[in-house]
Amino acid sequence: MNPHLARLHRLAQQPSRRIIGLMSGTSLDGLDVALCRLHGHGAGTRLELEQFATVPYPDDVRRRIREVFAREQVSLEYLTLLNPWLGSLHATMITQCLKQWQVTASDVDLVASHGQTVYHAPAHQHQHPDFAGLNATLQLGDGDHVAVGTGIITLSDFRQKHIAGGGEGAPLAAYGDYLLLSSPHEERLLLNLGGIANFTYLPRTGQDASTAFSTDTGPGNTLLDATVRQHRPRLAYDEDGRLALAGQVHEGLLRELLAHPFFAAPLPKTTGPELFGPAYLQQAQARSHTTQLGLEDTLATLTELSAVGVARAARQVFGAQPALTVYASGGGAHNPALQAALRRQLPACTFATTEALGVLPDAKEAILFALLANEAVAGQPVSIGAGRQRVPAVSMGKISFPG
Ligand SMILES: Nc1ncnc2c1ncn2[C@@H]1O[C@H](COP(=O)(O)OP(=O)(O)OP(=O)(O)O)[C@@H](O)[C@H]1O
Ligand SMILES: CC(=O)N[C@H]1[C@@H]2OC[C@@H](O2)[C@@H](O)[C@@H]1O[C@H](C)C(=O)O
Repeated sequence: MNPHLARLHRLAQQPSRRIIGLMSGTSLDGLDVALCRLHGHGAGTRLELEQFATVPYPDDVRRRIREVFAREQVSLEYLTLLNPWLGSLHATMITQCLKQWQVTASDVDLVASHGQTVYHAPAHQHQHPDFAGLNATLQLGDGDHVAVGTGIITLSDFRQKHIAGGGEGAPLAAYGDYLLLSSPHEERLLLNLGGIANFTYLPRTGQDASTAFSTDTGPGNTLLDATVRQHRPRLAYDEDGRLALAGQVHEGLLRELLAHPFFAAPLPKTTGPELFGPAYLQQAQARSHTTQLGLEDTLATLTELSAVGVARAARQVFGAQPALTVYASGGGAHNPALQAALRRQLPACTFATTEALGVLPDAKEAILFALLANEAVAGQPVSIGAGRQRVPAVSMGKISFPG
């Protein structure tokens, strides 16, 4: 038997596994690396976060990813080169983290690598006549390169199975949230405020699990970051929402932004910067005659847009006045302007971060992939929503051996 297969077989039978979860999201701020100890699997999973770091992407890495990121047309040669290059880069970043944490690679059982989403094309968003109705998504950072570069068995490319099973390839958060954060005492809304905002609805454990699901709600930080970069090229984002807090929401621009059919579409749904990019903003500005609106007012309006997107989706699930505890995570949880807008839009909700549930908000997405890898190796196809349409019951992740 291939010794790696024998190792996997042993790993699957162990009471616990040490797994590195990786995520590099749409904000392109860096690679999130979460070293986790996972005990058990399925509903009995217990997770300890041993170490966490975000390894920042140098400007040159960001520049290379942006050559293809969310673009309809790119150089095929460039794309081909970027795939193994990113896999090797991620392997180097993991190795650096392990060195810093004084952990040897042989003491880690698995790497769970999300890769870098460069294009997300759910059927409702792409207009390609040759592929009507087809959901597709593309993550770069080849898993074989991660495995060989680290010496650790790697699972990668998690989203394809979700699509093959009838989903849109995202959000996958519901699976991890369900395994880790369901409570017998309260229904929960877990709100991730990354480049794109999404939430997971979790009914109380013991209630009908088939109502659990996650959905994107629209832009989180992506339009805010792009607008800040355009006006202040030296800034990566609006730190602590200071610029947005100094501005006023422009109702006309907000109305035009919200006129996009995405906001009225049924849940669950997914999206990305392919839709919520500069062209979307420019068109809404032209229609509302706000091309000259100042930076602060534009950011205040875009912040409100992110909050309204969340609130509209929440109302689709819970009715006119949702009254729940919302547990936020992701970079937007650090943005006071966005937090204030969410409180305005969802006045009956109580807001906390996932820290209150023992999950570091910045690490939550990287942890998700460690959970999915744990299920793929030691568990069952994760079944929430009883295989409901767009929430398929599948094992996710492709396995790469290091040799
Ligand atoms: N102190 C802060 N003030 C305002 N915004 C912040 C702050 N800290 C982080 N952010 C925002 O969070 C973003 C990074 O968020 P995060 O790391 O969750 O994104 P991501 O994982 O790339 O996104 P996605 O979940 O869409 O893949 C930054 O680009 C910025 O917009
Ligand atoms: C295609 C893709 O990479 N989508 C990401 C992105 O970032 C946030 C939101 O859009 C979410 O749908 C998803 O990531 C998280 C980890 C998810 O799948 O749950």
